[in-house]
Amino acid sequence: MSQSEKPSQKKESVDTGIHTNFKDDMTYGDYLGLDHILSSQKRLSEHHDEMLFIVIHQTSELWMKLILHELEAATKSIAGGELEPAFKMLARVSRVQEQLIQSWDVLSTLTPTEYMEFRDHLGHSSGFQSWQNRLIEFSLGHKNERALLVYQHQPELYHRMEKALHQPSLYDVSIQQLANRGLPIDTNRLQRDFSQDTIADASVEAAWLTVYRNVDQYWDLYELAEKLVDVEDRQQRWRYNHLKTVERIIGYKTGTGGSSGVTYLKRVLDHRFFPELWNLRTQL
Ligand code: HEM
Ligand SMILES: N[C@@H](CC(=O)c1ccccc1NC=O)C(=O)O
Repeated sequence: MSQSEKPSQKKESVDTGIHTNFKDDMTYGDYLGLDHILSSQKRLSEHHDEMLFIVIHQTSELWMKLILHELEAATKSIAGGELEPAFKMLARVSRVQEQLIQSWDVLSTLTPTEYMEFRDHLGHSSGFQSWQNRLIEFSLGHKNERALLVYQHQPELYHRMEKALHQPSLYDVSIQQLANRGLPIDTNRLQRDFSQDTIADASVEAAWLTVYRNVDQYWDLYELAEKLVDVEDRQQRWRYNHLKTVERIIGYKTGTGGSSGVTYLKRVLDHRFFPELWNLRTQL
C-alpha cells in the first residue's frame, strides 16, 4: 500500500461510520477473538487424546456456523425469487460439508481404548444437543418437535429452536418458486404446517420432473434442484461417516445421549431431506 493511500482509506472508514470498532493497533488475535477461542480447549481428563476430541467438535461447530449463515441467506434469496446468488451460497455450503466429512478421517485416529479412557467424563452430554446441527436439519426441512426436548432446561435456546421449527425451510421456499413459475403444486403443500417434517408430495415430484424434462425452459430451477441434491448428498455422507466412525470407536455400546448408538444412527440414514428429488430419478 502506498503512503498516499493510507490516510484516504482511514478517512473513508471514519466518514462512512462502517468501521466503528476500527482500532489502529488491532492485532490478528484481537480481530479473530483468539484469546477466547484458544483458551476453550478444557480437557476433563489427563488423557492426551481428549484434545483431539474437543478440537474436532469445536471446528465442526465453527463450520456449522458458516453453513447456517449461508443457508439462511440462500433461503431468503430464493424466497425473494433471486436464485443466482443462492447458487453461490449453496455451492459454498457443499464445500464446507466436505470439510466436515473429511474431519471423520482425523477422528478415526482415535482408538476404542483411547476413547474409553475419557468417555466417562462426558456424562450424558452428546451430539443430540448440538443445536447448530439441529438448526441445519430444520433449515433443510427435517423438522422434529421432539428434538427440542433436550433444550427444555435452557429457555432461551428452546425459544430460538421453537421459532426455527416454524419457519419455512430452504426446500419450502424452493417449492414455492416452482409454483411461482406456473408449475402446479398442491395447495396443501404450499400452505403446510412448516413445523412438520417434509413428506413426499406427488405434485412436487411432478413439477420437478417437468423441470428435469424441460431444462431449456427451467434452467435456473434445474440448477437449484441439483444444488439441493449436492447439499443432501453431502449431508448423507456426513451421517454415514459419523456412523462408521462411531461403530469403529464404540461398537454397539449405547450412546451417552441415551440412544441405542449405532442402531439409532443407522435408522437416521434412511431419512431424506428432499424426497421428490431422489424419487424422480427413477422416472427419468
Ligand atoms: C468418538 C466420537 C463420537 C462418538 C462415539 C459419537 C457417538 C454418537 C452417538 C452414539 C450418537 C447418538 C446419540 C447418543 O445416544 O449419544 C451421536 C449423535 C450425534 N453426534 Fe456423535 N459421536 C462422535 C463424534 C461426533 C462428532 C465429532 C460430531 C460433530 C459435531 C458429532 C455429532 C453428533 C450429532 C449432531 C448427533 C445427533 C445426530 C442425530 O440425532 O441425527 N458426533 N453421536
Ligand atoms: N455420544 C457419544 C459421546 C459423544 O460423542 C459426545 C459427547 C460430548 C460431546 C460431543 C459428543 N459427540 C457427539 O456425539 C458416546 O456415546 O460416546
